[in-house]
Amino acid sequence: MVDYRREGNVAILTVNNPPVNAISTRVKDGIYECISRAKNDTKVSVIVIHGHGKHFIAGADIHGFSGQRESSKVVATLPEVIAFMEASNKPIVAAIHGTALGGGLEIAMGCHYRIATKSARVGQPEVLIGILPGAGGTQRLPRLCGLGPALDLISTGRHIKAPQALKLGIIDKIVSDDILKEGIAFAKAVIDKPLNGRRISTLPVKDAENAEQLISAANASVRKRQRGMMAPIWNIKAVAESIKLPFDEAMEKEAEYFTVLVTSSQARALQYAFFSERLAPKWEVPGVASYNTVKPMNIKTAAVIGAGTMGTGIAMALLNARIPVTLVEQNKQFLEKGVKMIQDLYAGSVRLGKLTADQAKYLLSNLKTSLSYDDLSTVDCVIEAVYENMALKKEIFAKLDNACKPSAVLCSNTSSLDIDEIASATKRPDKVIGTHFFVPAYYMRLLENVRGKLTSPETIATVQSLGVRIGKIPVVVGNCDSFVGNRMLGTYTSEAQFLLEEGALPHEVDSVIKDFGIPIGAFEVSDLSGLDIGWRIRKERYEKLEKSGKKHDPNARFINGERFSPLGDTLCEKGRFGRKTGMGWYRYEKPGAKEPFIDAEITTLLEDYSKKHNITRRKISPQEIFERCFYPLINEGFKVLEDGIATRPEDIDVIWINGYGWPKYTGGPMYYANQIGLDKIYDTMCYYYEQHPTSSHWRPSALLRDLAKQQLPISQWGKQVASRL
Ligand SMILES: CC/C=C\C=C\CC(=O)SCCNC(=O)CCNC(=O)[C@H](O)C(C)(C)COP(=O)(O)OP(=O)(O)OC[C@H]1O[C@@H](n2cnc3c(N)ncnc32)[C@H](O)[C@@H]1OP(=O)(O)O
Repeated sequence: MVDYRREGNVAILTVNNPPVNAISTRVKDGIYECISRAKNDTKVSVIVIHGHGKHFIAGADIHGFSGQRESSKVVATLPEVIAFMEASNKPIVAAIHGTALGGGLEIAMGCHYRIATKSARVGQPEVLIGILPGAGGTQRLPRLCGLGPALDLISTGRHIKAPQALKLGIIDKIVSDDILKEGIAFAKAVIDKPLNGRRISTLPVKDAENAEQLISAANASVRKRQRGMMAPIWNIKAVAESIKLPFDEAMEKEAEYFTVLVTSSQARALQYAFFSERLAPKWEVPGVASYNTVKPMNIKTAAVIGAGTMGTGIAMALLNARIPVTLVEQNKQFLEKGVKMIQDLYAGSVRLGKLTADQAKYLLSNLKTSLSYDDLSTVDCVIEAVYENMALKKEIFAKLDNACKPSAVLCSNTSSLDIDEIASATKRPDKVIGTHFFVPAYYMRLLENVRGKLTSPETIATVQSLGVRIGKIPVVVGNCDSFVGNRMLGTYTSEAQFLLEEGALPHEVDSVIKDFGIPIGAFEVSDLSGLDIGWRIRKERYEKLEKSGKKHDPNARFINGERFSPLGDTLCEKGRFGRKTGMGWYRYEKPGAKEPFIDAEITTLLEDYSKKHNITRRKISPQEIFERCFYPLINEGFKVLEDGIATRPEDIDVIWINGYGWPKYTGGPMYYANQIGLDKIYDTMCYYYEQHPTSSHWRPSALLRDLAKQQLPISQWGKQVASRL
């Protein structure tokens, strides 16, 4: 795990624990033993520590925090090992490449010098997995780079690149990519230099005079940006101890706060989410194929059909990954508008310093435009992103099938439509797949890849690997109405409206949702995306019903025996489309304004509506609002597993965290359900099903019922799921 060798008077310690040199107990022990050996070896004058493979050290082994720790051969803890390194009278140089994160940066700060390659990144990302730097990071970093930058890095968990780390004083020098050679050369040059001033624990904290202001600004930022998360608050509290207490006493506080966090349910949930996000690309269709049995096609060029918000966002996601894109529209004006949108967004990134002008120019140079499918004969992959209309999508896929080479993969960015029906318009249904992006597509990390009945494993592998390449978290799901995310969302939006019929007001429902940690309420989001979108889809459905001889009554509260709320339609008929018209479920100062206000007109409308339908309005408790919004959503997740639409609960959680703003610190709806207790969820579902028998989303899932009896950890649900498929 840690190799020791000597070159002249330089001892070289190589940490070798693939894939990221995480600090397992054996790595920690290995470092301690090798440092002891070097200290005792009279031929050694200086020590270099570096990492084998792609990283220096990416932090403690996260598996170890949930109790799967190996026993230790040496008594010293990681903070003690680092103190032992710092106390060494022989200089130690950390030679950093790849990343030095978490415990990795803490080890580097226990060294007397740090050098790094230009592309190396450093950071204290512990907060993102619900803990804090527990090996002196909260105390050494403010001494090294100042209180302000330390508070920022530790409370946000962000990584910074070597040039910025150099400016902040976290590293001493940027060197060439031959990191070991550079490390040895640097070490030889510092052999005789005194170590006074190089032991970070002995230094004063920089910017201590501004402590009060810096700490309250950090707390304010956390309250705004990381609402509901306990780790950022405790991280700031730990850093603040560096101002109040001597190093050793502050280290005791760090250890105390570390214990609070590492044993918290938020930390466990965040660590579950960390591994679930890394599991998602490793797709598996049970009994068919999986990521390690099929090779993806190499996508060298792509095309996007449709230059609206979605199409341009997808084009940018591809361009950002250096994939040349042809953007196709049927109308020159629309095409020009789309290109302008892309140019403006890149210009914005240049203004914000996220891209240089040259980088933006290069990315744009890979964008071609066309008004004809004839220009698509050589592309490897096409992503169609026109509006949701089956007839239109089928027409486009038939044309693409004729225009594209036989090996090209044809993707539809649909959020709900039947992939098999779209594929039926082509002679290559094996190469057709849904790629459901989320708005804005260049930013949102989720990609729901929807496999049809005939989609080939190679096509699945190809879009999964493309997803990773363009920086997304790709999740494979099956084909059904609205797939996984939107199917579960449907139960939540329906129930939110039923609550309005029975006595709640939009802001009361939204505040329960936001208090749980979802950043935006159900009615706020509906106003943001526009009520008219759902209305258009519903009107198509009413027309279809009418064609089949069933007259649609605009006041009907049931469709085919299923409870339905016509409230959304009523608002649209009044021109209340949401933010864009200055009124929806809320009122806005003017069309396009962002801040919602409670609208007395809506309160009256709801009261009149309830009276008209003989519903006695009542005060609905936050607890009932919570259960009615979230329990059917969770139950639908179990039905999704039962139907084989998702193959793993982790995938559902990844979808909700990354596509719908579900608070990551609760692990996602499936993990959260397990925390509440599946038996409790099941009993509550049964209770409400009795009260609301005309809402089938209250019918408890059979999988939920069976798992509720067994109380298994989520990692062991797989067998139950598989036995139903
Ligand atoms: C008393 C207590 C003392 C000290 C406490 C210290 C606290 C810590 O140090 S906590 C850990 C802090 N570090 C991190 O949070 C880093 C997490 N990792 C990453 O950010 C990334 O993995 C990366 C290092 C930037 C590399 O990214 P990428 O190249 O995209 O690869 P991934 O797919 O993310 O990861 C590859 C592979 O490695 C596994 N892995 C990564 N980091 C860890 C880790 N710290 N512990 C265990 N495993 C880790 C990851 O799960 C992947 O595994 P697969 O099996 O291949 O999916």
